Amino acid sequence: MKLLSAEQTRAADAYTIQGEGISSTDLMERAARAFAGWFENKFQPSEQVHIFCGPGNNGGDGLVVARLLHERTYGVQVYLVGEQDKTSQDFSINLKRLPEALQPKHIAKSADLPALVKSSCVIDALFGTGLNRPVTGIFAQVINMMNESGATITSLDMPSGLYTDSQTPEEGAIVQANHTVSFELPKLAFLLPQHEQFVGDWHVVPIGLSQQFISEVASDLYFTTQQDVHQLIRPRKKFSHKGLYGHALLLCGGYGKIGAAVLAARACLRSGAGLLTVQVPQAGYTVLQTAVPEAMTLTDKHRKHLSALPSNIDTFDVIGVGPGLGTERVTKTAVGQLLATVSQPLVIDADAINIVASSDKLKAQLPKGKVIFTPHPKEFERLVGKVKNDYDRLQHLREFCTEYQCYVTLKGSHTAIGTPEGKVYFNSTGNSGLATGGTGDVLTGVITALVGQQYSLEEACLLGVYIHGLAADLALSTVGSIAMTASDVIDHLPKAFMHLNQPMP
Ligand SMILES: NC(=O)C1=CN([C@@H]2O[C@H](COP(=O)(O)OP(=O)(O)OC[C@H]3O[C@@H](n4cnc5c(N)ncnc54)[C@H](O)[C@@H]3O)[C@@H](O)[C@H]2O)[C@@H](O)CC1
Ligand SMILES: [K+]
Repeated sequence: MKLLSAEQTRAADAYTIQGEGISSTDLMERAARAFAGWFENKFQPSEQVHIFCGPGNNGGDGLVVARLLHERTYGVQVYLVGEQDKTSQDFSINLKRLPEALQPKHIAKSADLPALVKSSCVIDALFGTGLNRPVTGIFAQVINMMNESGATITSLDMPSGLYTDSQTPEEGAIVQANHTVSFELPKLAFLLPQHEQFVGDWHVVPIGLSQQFISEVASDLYFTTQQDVHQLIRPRKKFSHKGLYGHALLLCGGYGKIGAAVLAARACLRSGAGLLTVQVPQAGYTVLQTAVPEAMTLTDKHRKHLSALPSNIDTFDVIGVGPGLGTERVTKTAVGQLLATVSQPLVIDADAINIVASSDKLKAQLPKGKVIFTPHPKEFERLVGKVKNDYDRLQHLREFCTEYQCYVTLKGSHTAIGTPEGKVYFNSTGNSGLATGGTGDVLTGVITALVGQQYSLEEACLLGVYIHGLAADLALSTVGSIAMTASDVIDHLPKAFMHLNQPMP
């Protein structure tokens, strides 16, 4: 699914209005109806609802929602914030349509601020995608009052004050919503960790924007849905043998971190690898053979660390490297050799990322179009330098991927996948249970297996990250997020693959 900028969303609105021959108030009615439908499922009519409306079409939506909720027997109080001489046309039309019983209150100065309490139910319709400067003055006072009240806030389309697709200046007030209900497509701002406190739980309701416009408009930002990955996954062939699904090599584990190799290996096998060889230091031999009997084990001549590549390295289809590796000098040399000599695709994680990050020479040796990095945000900063904020991080992600012609899965609550063409895909699965040691090793195993099965590197990233998150989501119902371990994620990979293999409803 594509993500649109605020400007593209406006264009989509206009295109839809023109294409369907409807008026902009008709589309506003549709949007408000979709919002009210969500709201009614969430909150009972016994709630008194406080709706704060700004001067533009977001406020106009708020007015329509007020009318609809009133019709459905909710107690509603409307507040019109700011001077009323600059309201949008659709706002004015819907103000006239407000039933007489709903006498709006005006808030133009601090003395007009109402007293909200913790149990209040608030709809924030101050600003949406039309916000074009930081929120100050009376609007900021209203926002601060809402935030401080502890009331349950549902933001309409956007948390007011938050920019849709660029960094919000620090001086602006921003609503801290419990829920944000947005139209048609998620907004980029929702997917960035720095906005969690503003956006709350977000939901998207369809309003019938032109699908033709959305499919034709140019955007290099995507949100990966189940439908997207469902189209990628390939069922196994009836007449298949293990040779068809790739022979993967994992170079993982160091003294005290052989478990990382075990996790990556188990995940790799649970993700369909035809054959798997794992090379570990001598200290890991018995562990690997016992914990993962399905994998072949090679031992390094070093007791504790990776120090050399296997002599038959050309026979493997894909190589995953990094989990638990350590950054000893011998290991750095081996990773350097790997980059300089191999022709297979590489999945580079953890300490192997740190090793690459520490040397411009190694970066320059990265084979083009053949590498997937799977960093967490700190490892990513080691690769690209310190970042200022989440937008800056995205910019670095794009630049790094295009400069080195590589793929990066930047792990986070909506893992962002960068491609050599500068596209970014945000993942839609996963939960806070993944914030525990070893889940990254699992992802390396999953992606390595998929590359071995001849998925393109882009497909392997999209599918791997999605499946990994889905396995964690399925694990929620059995172990919950607090107790979840990396092994639980592996144990739920089969269900996740089965889930994706079923026909879409
Ligand atoms: N365009 C359409 O046809 C549709 C628009 N929709 C709604 O319309 C919203 C966008 O409406 P608008 O483009 O009118 O924009 P907004 O309602 O988000 O805000 C624009 C208004 O606020 C003022 N403004 C912007 N930043 C300000 C600030 N910091 N302090 C004070 N005033 C500020 C602008 O001068 C303008 O008057 C969407 O978020 C959505 O809620 C929906 O009704 C769907 C259809
Ligand atoms: K809003």
